[in-house]
Amino acid sequence: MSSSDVNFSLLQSQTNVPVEFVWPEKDVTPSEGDLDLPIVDLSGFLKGNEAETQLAAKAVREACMAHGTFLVVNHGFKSGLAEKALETSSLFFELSKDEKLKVCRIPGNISGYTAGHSQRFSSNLSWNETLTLALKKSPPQVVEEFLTSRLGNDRQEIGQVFQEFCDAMNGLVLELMELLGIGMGLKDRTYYRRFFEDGNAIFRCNYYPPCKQPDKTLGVGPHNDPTAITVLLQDDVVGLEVFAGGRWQTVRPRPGALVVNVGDTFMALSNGNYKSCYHRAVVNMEKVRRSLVFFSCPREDKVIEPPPELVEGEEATRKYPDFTWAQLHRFTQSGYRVDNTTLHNFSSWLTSNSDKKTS
Ligand SMILES: C=C1C[C@]23C[C@H]1CC[C@H]2[C@]1(C)CCC[C@@](C)(C(=O)O)[C@H]1[C@@H]3C(=O)O
Ligand SMILES: O=C(O)CCC(=O)C(=O)O
Ligand SMILES: [Fe+2]
Repeated sequence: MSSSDVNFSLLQSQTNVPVEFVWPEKDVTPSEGDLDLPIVDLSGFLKGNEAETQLAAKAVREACMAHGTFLVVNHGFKSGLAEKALETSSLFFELSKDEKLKVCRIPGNISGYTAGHSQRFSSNLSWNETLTLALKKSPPQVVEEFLTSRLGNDRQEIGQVFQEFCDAMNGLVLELMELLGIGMGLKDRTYYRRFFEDGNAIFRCNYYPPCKQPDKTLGVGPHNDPTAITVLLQDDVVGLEVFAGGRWQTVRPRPGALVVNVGDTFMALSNGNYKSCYHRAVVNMEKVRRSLVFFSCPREDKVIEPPPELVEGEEATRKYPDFTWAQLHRFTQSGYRVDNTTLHNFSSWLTSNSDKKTS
């Protein structure tokens, strides 16, 4: 099935969803309450107040060592930008199918529009439409250029708003990298910030239509993001869930807050000290849900290895082999579907193929 075959305008009114969208029982066990997350106020840290920086870093450390998720507020985004970006995502996904297909993801590429991931998978399809954009350091306006070149100048506001949103996210990621380094107690608190100064990113808009059988389907299946850290803006509809304390728990939407997740690549960079967040997105019968997700990635050829101080002392050992983001990303895009054992399976695959050129 291609993205043009999946039409959620029809699917969302079907009492019995197609079997391709039905997930195994184990993946759809209901959430058991709300996850109590630290709400990290970044204002003091961003102003250079050391006492508030240490408070923020301590809260980040505790959350990342437990389940890899925390909320940030007073993150410095221009007033109204987050709301405008969510509205713009609705503007895009409510375009006609023909217009959205002008941006359709070409197999083998990252950027583009998809529906249900039907062009990649034949079962456990996602109950969502997505718009994904690969951000490289150049050209600097890559988001706006990609969208406007395909949608036309009369839709240029879509590219402009998402470009501004991604630029703000890029800046926030570097601040968060410094805070993560402080939380880790690194001698050089800028280690991670400097590691990602020349990094890239993937921006994804998720649009989750209502579903008549939300107990059988999933907006996004259970997974750890393979990337470094993820900053996620969700709208006011409940849907994001994190597996913590041995059960699925709801990350309740909070106005003004962004969700920050540790991903596999950062777990490796922390030598396993910070946990990659195991999460999923559920859907509901009544409302569309939207999320805008910014995945930070290192420059593709940089070797992912933790700071030496995290691998010292007789107990300390490397938890994961050296690898590059290019290798891990290719692994997730060529047959292996991201889940919560991606890094483990990738490490085994890399080690057993170490004699072959895998870069
Ligand atoms: C490198 C990536 C692969 C995915 C997009 C980015 C970071 C998150 C990954 C993903 C969202 C995790 C869940 C499964 C997935 C297939 C999806 O539902 O989109 C993943 C993305 C992908 O493989 O395109
Ligand atoms: O929509 C959400 O809340 C989660 C989406 C997600 O995990 C992803 O896109 O990787
Ligand atoms: Fe995710």
